[in-house]
Amino acid sequence: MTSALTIESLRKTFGSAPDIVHVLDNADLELSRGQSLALTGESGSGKSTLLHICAGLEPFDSGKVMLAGQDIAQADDSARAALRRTSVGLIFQQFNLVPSLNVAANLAFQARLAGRHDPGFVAELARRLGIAELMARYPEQLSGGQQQRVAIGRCLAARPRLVLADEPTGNLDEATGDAVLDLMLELAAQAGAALLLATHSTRLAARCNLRVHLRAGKLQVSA
Ligand SMILES: Nc1ncnc2c1ncn2[C@@H]1O[C@H](COP(=O)(O)OP(=O)(O)OP(=O)(O)O)[C@@H](O)[C@H]1O
Repeated sequence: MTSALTIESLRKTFGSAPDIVHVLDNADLELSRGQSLALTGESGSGKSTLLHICAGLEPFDSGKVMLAGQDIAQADDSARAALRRTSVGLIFQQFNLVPSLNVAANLAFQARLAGRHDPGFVAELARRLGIAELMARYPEQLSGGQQQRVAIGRCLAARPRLVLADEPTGNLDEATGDAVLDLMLELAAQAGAALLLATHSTRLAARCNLRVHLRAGKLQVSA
C-alpha cells in the first residue's frame, strides 16, 4: 500500500529546562492510502501538536515526517504551502471559515485552491452533510455544529490525499456525528485517501481501521 504519512523517531518538546515538556518522544507511525486511523490520548498528551506537525504548521526537534512522499523538513515554506493546498485537508477545532464568504463559497474555497472544484460534488457533499439549505448564509449566522459541517465539507470537497482532523465531530450530537464520520470514512475510502482523526471518543475510534494511543510521547497501537 502506498504511504500517505510516515513518521519516524519524531521528537517535539516545548519550553526549556527545567520546565521542558516532551510532547513527542521517538514517536513512529505509518498510515497508508485508504486507511483511517484514530489517535487517542489524554487531554494535553499532544494529539493536536502531532496533527499540526503533520500539516507542516509546527516545527519539530528531530525525526522525520514524510507527507505524500515528501520530507516536510526538507520542503521550504512555499513547498509546504503547496502540499497543504493540494494534498492535505485540515479540519481543526477552530473551523477557520472565511467570515466574508457564504457557505457555498466557503465549501468551494479549498477545492478551488487545489484546482479540483466540482460544483456537482460540492452539492452532493452539502446534501449529505445536511447543510444544503444553508448555502447563502455566512459563518456568523451558523451554529457551532453547522460551522463544523461546513469545515468538513470544505476539506472533503478538495479531495485531499490525507485528511487530518482534530475532534471533527466534537460539536455535533451523537447521531449527526456518526453520520458525518461515516461520510468522511466513505469518501476517504472511495478516493483512496488516508484519514487521521484525533478523538476522545472510543466509540468513534472503534469505527476506524486502526487505533493508536499517545502516552508519554509514544504512539502505541491499540486494539
Ligand atoms: N505553544 C506551546 N507552548 C508550550 N506548551 C505547549 C504549546 N502548545 C502545546 N503545549 C503543551 O503541549 C502539550 C500537548 O498539547 P496538545 O494541545 O497537543 O494536546 P492535546 O492532546 O491535543 O490536548 P486536548 O485533547 O486537550 O486538545 C500540553 O501539555 C500543552 O500544554
